[in-house]
Amino acid sequence: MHYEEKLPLHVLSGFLGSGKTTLLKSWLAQQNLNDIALLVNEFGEVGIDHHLLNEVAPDTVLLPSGCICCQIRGELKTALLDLYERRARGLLPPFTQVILETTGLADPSPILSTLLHDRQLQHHFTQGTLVTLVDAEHARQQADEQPEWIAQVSAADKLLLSKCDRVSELEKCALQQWLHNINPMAELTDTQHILDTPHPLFQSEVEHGSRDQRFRWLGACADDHFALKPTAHSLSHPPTQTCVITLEQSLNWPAFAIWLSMLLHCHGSTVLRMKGILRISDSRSPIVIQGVQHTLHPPIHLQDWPGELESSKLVFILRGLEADRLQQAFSRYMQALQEP
Ligand SMILES: Nc1nc2c(ncn2[C@@H]2O[C@H](COP(=O)(O)OP(=O)(O)OP(=O)(O)O)[C@@H](O)[C@H]2O)c(=O)[nH]1
Repeated sequence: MHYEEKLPLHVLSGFLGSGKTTLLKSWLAQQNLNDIALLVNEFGEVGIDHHLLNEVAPDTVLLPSGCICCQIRGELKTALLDLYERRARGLLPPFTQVILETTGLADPSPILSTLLHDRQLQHHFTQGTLVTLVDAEHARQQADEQPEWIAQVSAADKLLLSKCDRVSELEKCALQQWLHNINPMAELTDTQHILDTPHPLFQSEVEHGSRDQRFRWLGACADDHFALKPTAHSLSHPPTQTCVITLEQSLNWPAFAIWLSMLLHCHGSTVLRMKGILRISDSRSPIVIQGVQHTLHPPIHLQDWPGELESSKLVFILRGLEADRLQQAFSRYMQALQEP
């Protein structure tokens, strides 16, 4: 590729915990990494995903914390121009495409409009594929409760169902039909299929006119399906809080797992997402834990502490539960553990 050619910017979207980082990690492991630059935007103040992705893509750029669709669009522009310049100066491999993993609360439409309407960006980048992951286990609930979900699904060029192993074949088929009704223009497949076949995840050329057609179609009939009408402008996010807990001491994993399971069992509808990297008793290496609403996923053992992190960190993204209340509940639990 000549340096004057525009680079496609692909966007990987999907609600909190839908499996974006998991898919990227497996998919990147199969790719020629010199070809790809990766930008990651996380919602909480502590980025954990980029540590996980660094194993497969060491040049991953972590954007500043904040929602990319409404707070840090300027930072996205700076990061993209910086990537382009470092590539041109030979400081980065001559990648030919950029992938942006958005936060699970981002509305992708304003991100694309940033790209399409900015003169400097227009000069170097072009619109790639917008892929949205849909968590098969939580899709219906998220569609009912989270306005970002419909914005992400309706803007997609490609919809990927994740976590199909957690629903029946019948449910999967019904979900596919339902998603097709919501966004009939999007190609529909599942994450396993992407990993099992040489099928490209992102295409450089989005089918001509497809996005315009889709927005027209959505304008006409989205109201029939949902109370929220997706628009090409930023939606207002319902109040969302992040609770970050940092701990120097090791945790007793079985006891902590019980507390966490109880928390998600009782408050899973308000704890949209939980991620953590923990120092646990009897182990030198940390574990990564992940929760999505009521579901606590199996912990992953890392070989070593990634990057500059050394102490345990837990990040909760909350909607309808005060961060202070959660912090207090955690302190009470820690106190109870220390009492004889
Ligand atoms: N059973 C199952 N679990 C999955 C699948 N995909 C992802 N997960 C799990 O779901 C949890 C969340 O996955 P992530 O890849 O971190 O999700 P994400 O979309 O990057 O999350 P955010 O960055 O918070 O929005 C992790 O514990 C994954 O192991 C899947 O296909 N099946």
